Amino acid sequence: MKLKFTKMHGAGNDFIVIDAINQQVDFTAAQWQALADRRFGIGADQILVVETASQPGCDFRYRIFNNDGGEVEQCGNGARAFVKFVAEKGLTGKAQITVETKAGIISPRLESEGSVTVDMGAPVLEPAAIPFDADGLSGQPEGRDTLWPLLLELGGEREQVQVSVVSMGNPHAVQVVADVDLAPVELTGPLIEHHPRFPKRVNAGFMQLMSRQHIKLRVFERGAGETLACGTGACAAAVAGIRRGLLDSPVTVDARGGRLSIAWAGEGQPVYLTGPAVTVFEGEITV
Ligand SMILES: N[C@@H](CCC[C@H](N)C(=O)O)C(=O)O
Repeated sequence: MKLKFTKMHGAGNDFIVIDAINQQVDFTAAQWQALADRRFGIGADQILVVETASQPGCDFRYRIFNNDGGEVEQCGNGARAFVKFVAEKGLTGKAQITVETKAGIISPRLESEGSVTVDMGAPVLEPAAIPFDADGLSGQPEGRDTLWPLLLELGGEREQVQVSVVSMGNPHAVQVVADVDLAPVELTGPLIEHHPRFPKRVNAGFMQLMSRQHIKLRVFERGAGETLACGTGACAAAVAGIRRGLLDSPVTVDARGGRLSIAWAGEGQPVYLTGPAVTVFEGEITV
C-alpha cells in the first residue's frame, strides 16, 4: 500500500503528518515505529494523524504517536504543524480550528505573520492526575506542592533532584538547572522518564532561568529521547516557573531548535503556545 505523508517541523521537533481522512490508515505500534525510524524509515520525533472529528463542534481529531510507536495524549509543536497541514491541504478554510485529542480539546490558530498560537487548555497540577505517585513524599512549599524530591539511582550512586510536575495532557517533570548546556540530560533524562513514581512515564525538562521572562530549555521526551524543542514541555516549564514565583508571563523559551512563547494567566486558565510550523517536503512510501 502507498501512503502519502508530509514532513514538517516546529522549532526542529520533527513530524510525519498523515491525512487519514482521505487515506486508509490503520497501523500497529511496530509500523508507526518503523515509519519514524531515522535509518530504516522516514524519520521523525512524532507521527501526527489527521482524522475526522468524532465529537460535535470539533473540526478534526488529532492522534499522536511517539518515535517508539506508542500513542500519546498531546503534542504542542505538533498542534502547530497540524493546523498548517489542514490549511495547506485544503481540508479546512478556517484559520482557527478546534481539535479533539486524547487529552481533550485544543484550538490552534494560524497567525497572519505565519506563526501559530495554540490554546492548549489549562494545565493539570494535581500530582495524582499527572500521574505522579507522591506517596510518602512532602512537596515544597508545604500546601502548594510546586516542587517534589525525586531520587535517582546513578550506577550505584544516589542523587536527589527537585522537580515540578505538570500535565499539559501529557506528563512533565521540570527541574531548574544552572546551565542547560551542561545539564546531564542524556544521563538523567532516561532515569526520570522511567522513574517508578511516574506510572505512565514522563517527559523530563531542564530549564535555565535567563530572566523573569526568558528561559532556555532542553527536554528529554518520553518515547522519543531529547528533541530540539518540545511544545508541551515549554508550556510545563513556564507554568512551573510562574507557579514557583520565578517567572512572569509571557515567557520566551529558547529551545535548541528555535524560540517559542508561552502565555499563562494562572491556575485554571489556558496556556497559549506560540511558535513556528514549517513544511519540509511531501512524500509517498510503500508500507
Ligand atoms: N514533542 C511534543 C510532545 C510529544 C509527546 C511526548 N513525547 C509524550 O510522550 O508525552 C510537544 O511538542 O509537545
